[in-house]
Amino acid sequence: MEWATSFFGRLMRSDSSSSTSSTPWFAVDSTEPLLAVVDAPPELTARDLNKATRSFSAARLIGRGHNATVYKAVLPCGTAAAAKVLGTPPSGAWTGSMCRCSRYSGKAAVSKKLATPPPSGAWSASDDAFLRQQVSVLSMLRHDNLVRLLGYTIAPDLRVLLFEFATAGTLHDILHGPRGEPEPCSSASRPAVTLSWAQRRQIALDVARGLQYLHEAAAVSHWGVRSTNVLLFEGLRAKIGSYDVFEQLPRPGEQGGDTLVAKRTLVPTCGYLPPEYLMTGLRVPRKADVYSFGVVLLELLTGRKPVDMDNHKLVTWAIPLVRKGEVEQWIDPTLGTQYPPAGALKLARIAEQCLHKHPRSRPSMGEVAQVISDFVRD
Ligand SMILES: Nc1ncnc2c1ncn2[C@@H]1O[C@H](COP(=O)(O)OP(=O)(O)OP(=O)(O)O)[C@@H](O)[C@H]1O
Repeated sequence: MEWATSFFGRLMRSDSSSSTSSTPWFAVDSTEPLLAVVDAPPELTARDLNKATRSFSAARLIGRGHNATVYKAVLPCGTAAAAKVLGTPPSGAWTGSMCRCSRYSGKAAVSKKLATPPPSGAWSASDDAFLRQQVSVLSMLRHDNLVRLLGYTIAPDLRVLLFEFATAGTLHDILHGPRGEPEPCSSASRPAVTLSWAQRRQIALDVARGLQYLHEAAAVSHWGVRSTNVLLFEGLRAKIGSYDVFEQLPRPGEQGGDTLVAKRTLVPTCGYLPPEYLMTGLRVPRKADVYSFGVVLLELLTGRKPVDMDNHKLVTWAIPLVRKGEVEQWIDPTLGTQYPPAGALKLARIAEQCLHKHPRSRPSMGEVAQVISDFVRD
């Protein structure tokens, strides 16, 4: 617990020292405190969780990520949640194909079953102790634009994190249609909803603020910023999911510096990886997030996937057009004429800066959030 306490101390210190703005950004638009001194989220028994997910039935399967399988859960209080299970899913629950709850109604939560098996495939007592520390850190991360941890289960054969349930799905699904196989480089499919200009701008701001909080208050990077990790709630307000602090934190006994350096290997996410990583393997964690955010911003503006079915990269296609300034050549055609060309160009220029080939030349997420926030208020 000493380790978690020192991490918490780092969080508390970082709020004032790392912000790039003279205005305390965290106090401006969030209804949440910077870091909540919170009641620990409840630990559910495996029995509770089986009940909440109908024994991880195929009908409750929401999707599968690189490290986890996610099921819809309904907590005893009636709240819907997403249960995230890392590692091997419960026996028989995963059939190998993507299933989705077609309609989520009522109060539900999402539970992520995080089994995080070490390379050996088995969980040791110290792995579980580490997971408990991670849960205590996650419970301290509170922001309007981060998906909140609602509970967890750590049982001998079941390790699950329960998160708020995103009632409107993911940004990827709304922009590009539900994911099929293969993922994430699948061919185009029809979007279910057309986002308005105002909604796109607000989503961009929400994601920027969530990342700013992670970088500046929590001193961690996300490492997996992409439209599948932008979760949408009531009113299409966005929160960032899959913020895996886990492998960025020092294990007990390890040296933890002031700046946490991600240890995990970047998963191959087509179209979102920065050039310095692709070309030399260089990792500049927060600036990699800024780059990935730039790609998400281009998705919002163009309605296109980061990599299309012919393997063309969105960045390579869009940036030269943005530089020419001819908005109608790259703006999402589903917007029709319902957007302000000057505003669209301004957002695209922010994306261009985020996508700068030199990591140091990319802005911080604090700067990005500030610019978009000023722009939303205009
Ligand atoms: N809180 C949530 N509410 C609703 N659905 C969710 C939630 N979290 C995840 N999902 C769904 O489950 C799927 C898998 O999520 P998960 O976070 O495990 O992986 P991912 O984001 O797709 O990829 P990665 O593991 O690389 O981050 C998501 O694509 C999304 O459809």
